[in-house]
Amino acid sequence: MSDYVLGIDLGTSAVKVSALNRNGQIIAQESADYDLIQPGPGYSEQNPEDWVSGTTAAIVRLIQHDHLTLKAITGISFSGQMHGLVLLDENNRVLRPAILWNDTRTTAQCKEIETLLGDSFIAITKNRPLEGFTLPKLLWVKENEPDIWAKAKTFLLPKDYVRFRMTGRLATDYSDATGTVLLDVAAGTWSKTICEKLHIPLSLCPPLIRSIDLAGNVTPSYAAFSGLTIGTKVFCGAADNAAGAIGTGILNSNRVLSSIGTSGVVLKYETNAETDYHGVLQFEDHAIPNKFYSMGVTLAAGYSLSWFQKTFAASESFADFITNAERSTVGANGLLFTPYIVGERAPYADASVRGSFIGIDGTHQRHDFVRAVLEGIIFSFRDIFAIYEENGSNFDTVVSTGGGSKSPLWLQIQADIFNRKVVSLKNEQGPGMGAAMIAAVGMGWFDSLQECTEQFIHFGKVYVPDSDHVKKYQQIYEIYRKVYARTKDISAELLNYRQHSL
Ligand SMILES: Nc1ncnc2c1ncn2[C@@H]1O[C@H](COP(=O)(O)OP(=O)(O)O)[C@@H](O)[C@H]1O
Ligand SMILES: O=C(CO)[C@@H](O)[C@H](O)COP(=O)(O)O
Repeated sequence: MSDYVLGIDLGTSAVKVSALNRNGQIIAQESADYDLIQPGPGYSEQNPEDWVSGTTAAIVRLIQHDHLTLKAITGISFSGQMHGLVLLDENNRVLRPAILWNDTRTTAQCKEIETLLGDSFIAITKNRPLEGFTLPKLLWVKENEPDIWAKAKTFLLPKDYVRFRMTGRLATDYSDATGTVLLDVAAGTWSKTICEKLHIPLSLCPPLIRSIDLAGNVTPSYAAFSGLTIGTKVFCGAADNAAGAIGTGILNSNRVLSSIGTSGVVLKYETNAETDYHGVLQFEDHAIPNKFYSMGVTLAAGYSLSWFQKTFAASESFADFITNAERSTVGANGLLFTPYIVGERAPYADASVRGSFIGIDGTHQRHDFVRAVLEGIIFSFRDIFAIYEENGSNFDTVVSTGGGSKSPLWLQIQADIFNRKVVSLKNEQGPGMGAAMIAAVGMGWFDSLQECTEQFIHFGKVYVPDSDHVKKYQQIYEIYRKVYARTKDISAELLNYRQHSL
């Protein structure tokens, strides 16, 4: 009997569970969707119970539909959407819906942190306090929901809650811990200085373990709930972007990762802990001990496209809807889109900016709008490339992952806008693959994640830049770059109107 590991990718739109054998072949995959709760502009929450039931439903389907043998599922690990705040009481019960990475309600708390800690904050955490991160969310609950705050005993990140429900053990790993901006990165411990200055009990922070460490076995109660056996080992796992970097083989500096999930990410492997992007890019602990990565995040990448499809083409399949864009031209017949529809994180840390279509003409058709959305998202990634270039980095290959990499048209647009070759994976599930690789190394199938890469990662088609398209996109990108500065005040005024006058 061959044995399998499960890689659980707890995304924002869905949880995807992949079963892999020792050769790195994907034997079966199942997923379950869940909703975002958006009670107002800037708010984004999810119910942690939905993550647990979605994950369990996908596992049950692997057992019942895909006929995986129970005893053959030997190890499990996770890739989890980052930064989300899950607050637990003294009985480890969830106190309120999780506040997610794309929730931007915490501008006042970020200012407070900057005022109290100044430059020392970046020195400790390697990041600026931005709305999406966990620490400002803790402060928001403390200031706005004192009754809930009084009951809070522990916080967890999203994947940690699902793992807690499987194993009964509270913990997080270093890659998710840096994303809280409460970790003293150099010391590898929760920062006493930050906790003391902000009056956050250090005891709220969960125990830290490494991504490949064993968190525990499946408990008898979760075994009864899911059908798994108590022999299955559960390993800690990593932040989705760390897991995505592992699952796409970003283990040196001449490749970058381009991920189009709900968010968009351009990510680079960093070997030097002293690298400093002054908080414009995020700097995070990797799932590989003592290694790091930097990244720039577009808050609404795949989300911009999904929003457009749901709003204007709900009856069409996603694949048909995207194929429509082929009827437009490079540059969408002169129509530009900026994807700031929930605010932005990089390169513009601005919770009040909103998206725009610029240059709408009476001749434009729906396919031009779809193409403009696809292109605008990639222009926002191009902004991150510009920061890396300004810092002296160069790369010849971009590895593309996430739901957006299912579209050949979008992969070609990436190659043409980045002016670099773009490589797809045989399976678009980079973070899920990374999670499975963590479980495989945890199980001792390989000595290191690097060694596992050789066996598990299989690249697919390579998309090469078309020189004519590259020239056109360079021209349009120069126009795109001007849109933020010229629209930010107008969109902030409109947001203010929505928040206070409607
Ligand atoms: N067939 C497709 N072609 C291109 N993009 C797609 C397709 N299906 C879904 N997407 C995009 O993928 C995004 C979801 O990607 P995924 O990596 O699953 O996200 P998450 O990890 O945040 O749940 C959607 O927002 C959508 O824009
Ligand atoms: O906020 C970030 C990274 O800092 C996001 O990348 C989240 O980690 C969510 O990822 P997806 O659901 O889009 O994969």
